[in-house]
Amino acid sequence: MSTLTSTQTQLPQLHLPRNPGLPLDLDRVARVQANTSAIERRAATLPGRRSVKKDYQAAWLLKAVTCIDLTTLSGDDTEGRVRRLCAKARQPIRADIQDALGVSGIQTGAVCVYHDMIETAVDALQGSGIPVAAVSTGFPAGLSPFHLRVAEIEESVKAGAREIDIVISRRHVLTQNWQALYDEMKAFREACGDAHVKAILATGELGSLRNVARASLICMMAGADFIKTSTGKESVNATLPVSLVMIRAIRDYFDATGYHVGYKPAGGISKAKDAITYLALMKDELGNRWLQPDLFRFGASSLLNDIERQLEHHITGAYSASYRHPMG
Ligand SMILES: O=C[C@H](O)COP(=O)(O)O
Repeated sequence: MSTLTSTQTQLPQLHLPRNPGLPLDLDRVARVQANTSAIERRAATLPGRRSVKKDYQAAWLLKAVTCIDLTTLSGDDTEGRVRRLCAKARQPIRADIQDALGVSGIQTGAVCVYHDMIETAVDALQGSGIPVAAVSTGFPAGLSPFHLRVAEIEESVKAGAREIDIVISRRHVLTQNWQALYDEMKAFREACGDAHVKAILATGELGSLRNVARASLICMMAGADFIKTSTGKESVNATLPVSLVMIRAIRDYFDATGYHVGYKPAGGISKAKDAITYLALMKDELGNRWLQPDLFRFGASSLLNDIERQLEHHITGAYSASYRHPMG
């Protein structure tokens, strides 16, 4: 087990230069296509492709934990709930389970909250090194006045968020107004300063996989550090076909520029086996470097619960009731 965990969960995380973006190239955008039926056929084969068992499965699940943006985005969030979530982010897997697996110091990738909860989360995570991510720009619809969306980013950075999850204007994609999408994303990136920016495409509202591919490229050209599928509030959130399209857009961008852009599937990912499918997809399409939390995150509010149950089952042979794992 210790060999597995050292290779699977603790690969060296070398500092990568940020994606600076590129000038908008509309010809290149127009050349981007997506073969929907081929993508859907390939995505349908993904869940069964890798069957990892026993120690290997536990190692993949620990890796998944380190890549979770542990999230609470509810209208009834309280400081108490955010503090409990942060305690869970510091120690996502019970100490006795970590001991039995021969690992220590496992933490989640980040904690993701609304603006008003940033200061509480920063305080609760002090000393842990875990960054606070804030959803921004009028999340989830992104339809508030532009200057307020930019100001919201600036306020969140001032409050201590080190990562900003912005939402794009879906209408710019639906009307093929690529210049407007590029300008908006570039302004958001500038407002973030040193904080990393994740561009939420809200793929369930973009109409086609071709639009997803084109919006992914535009956001990367405008300097996105990550591209993210969904807010978790659309009726369709992260899916495997959409992930395939976005991951391949990241690969094409890397091949063309040498810059690494991260990927964050979000919304509705709540099962340990789905987490393994996503990790395997990243490994197959982008390689091991994209299995590190600086390039891959799950946006998830309840995935950790199932992973902890599966790890407990791995150790004890029995499943605990999910109410024993109330946060995450
Ligand atoms: O970005 C994170 C999502 O809002 C979380 O969605 P979820 O509650 O379906 O896991």
